[in-house]
Amino acid sequence: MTDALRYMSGFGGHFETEAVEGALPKGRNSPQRPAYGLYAEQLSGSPFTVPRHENRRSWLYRMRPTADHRPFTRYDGAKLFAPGTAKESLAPNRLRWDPPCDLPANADFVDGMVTMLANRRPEDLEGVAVHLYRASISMDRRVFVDADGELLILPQSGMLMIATEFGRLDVAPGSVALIPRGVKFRVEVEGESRGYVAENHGLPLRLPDLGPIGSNGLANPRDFETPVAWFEDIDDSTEVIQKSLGSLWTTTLDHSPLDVVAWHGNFAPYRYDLSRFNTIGSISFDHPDPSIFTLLTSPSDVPGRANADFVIFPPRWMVAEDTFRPPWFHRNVMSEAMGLIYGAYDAKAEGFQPGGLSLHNLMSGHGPDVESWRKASEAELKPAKIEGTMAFMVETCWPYLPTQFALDRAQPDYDNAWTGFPKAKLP
Ligand SMILES: O=C(O)Cc1cc(O)ccc1O
Ligand SMILES: [Fe+2]
Repeated sequence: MTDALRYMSGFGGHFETEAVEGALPKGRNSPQRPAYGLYAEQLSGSPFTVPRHENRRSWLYRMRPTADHRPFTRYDGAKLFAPGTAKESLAPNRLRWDPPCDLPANADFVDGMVTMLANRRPEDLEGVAVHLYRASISMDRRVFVDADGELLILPQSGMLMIATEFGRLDVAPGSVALIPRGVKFRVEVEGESRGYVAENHGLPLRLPDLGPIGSNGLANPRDFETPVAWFEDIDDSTEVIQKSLGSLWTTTLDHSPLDVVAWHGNFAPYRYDLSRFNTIGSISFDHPDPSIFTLLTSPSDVPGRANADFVIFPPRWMVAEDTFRPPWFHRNVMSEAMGLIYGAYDAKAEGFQPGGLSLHNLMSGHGPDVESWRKASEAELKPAKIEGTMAFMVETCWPYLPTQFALDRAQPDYDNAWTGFPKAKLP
């Protein structure tokens, strides 16, 4: 697809990179005349005045300023992308989906996006949406930009090459990519590709605090990879599709906006290989809260209550003694959307497939299905390795609402996962 792409290592670092020698100004951001007639442009990912550790911005040196564009008009395609959630009141049922067999065919990444779950409104600057995509063709002479939030892209099948204003990332199933709010990008595929996208309207995802875990563990900063500067010099019409305030808009430029020759700053795309996650769990007894598996978190205004936690369930050893080892039965004030990239999830013996989705909204009783419960209750508790699996959860304090597309396709019999438990026998 492309030559080996180059990356810089670290999470939230202050990077600098130039694709043409001398393009990046030294010692200042906005010289009177940037080199080669480039335009200096600041992209702010946080308000100017937030504390330093929350401050995110990058300076881009580009061939034309972003400001040079004609008015946007409504985009007619991608009818299933951000259509609004279902109108009817949502019953407090657990919901689960097989991978939908009717995701858009012959579509690119934008037209192949299908929103399943959402909460809040993008203009609240809080909340998260969960989309599925099916991309069969590469985006051709068009780019996408999301003003409503950052996009965490999780390929489930098919490799993606994502060309962004900051550089190019290749992302295979088992890795994830993060495109910050407001960054333009194009997705290229090599045949049919499917996956998930979590769109975060709130504070940018960051690494969780580690508390008593200490200074290493879970996702380590050095394993995040940000692309080096790359640009294309194309004087040909390029469509820009922008998601803004929950709707899709289009305008056409007479050039490619992926024309950033150099940049510096700490607001940039990155990718992360999920196999690098240093999974930590119980080495004594009991199954810890799943927060131990948090890879990235977007805080809300309430300390400890996430706007969105991105949590993964990777291969791991289970050694806890006198313990029911799979996820326990529970009811949660947070709302849990789960997907599966490959393998099987230890709480669900069947019905939760790679590419599928489940929703356990606030206070809904869930946990192991009957078969998983029986197996785990009867298992001999020798050390056992859960292998060949990668499930994930987007857990949020804002209850999710499904779209009509999602409601119409929910498994009709999901409740059966929990029927047939034998009643406890009292002495
Ligand atoms: O519901 C789920 O499967 C997710 C989950 C996993 C776990 O290990 C503990 C709690 C929890 O909600
Ligand atoms: Fe749960």
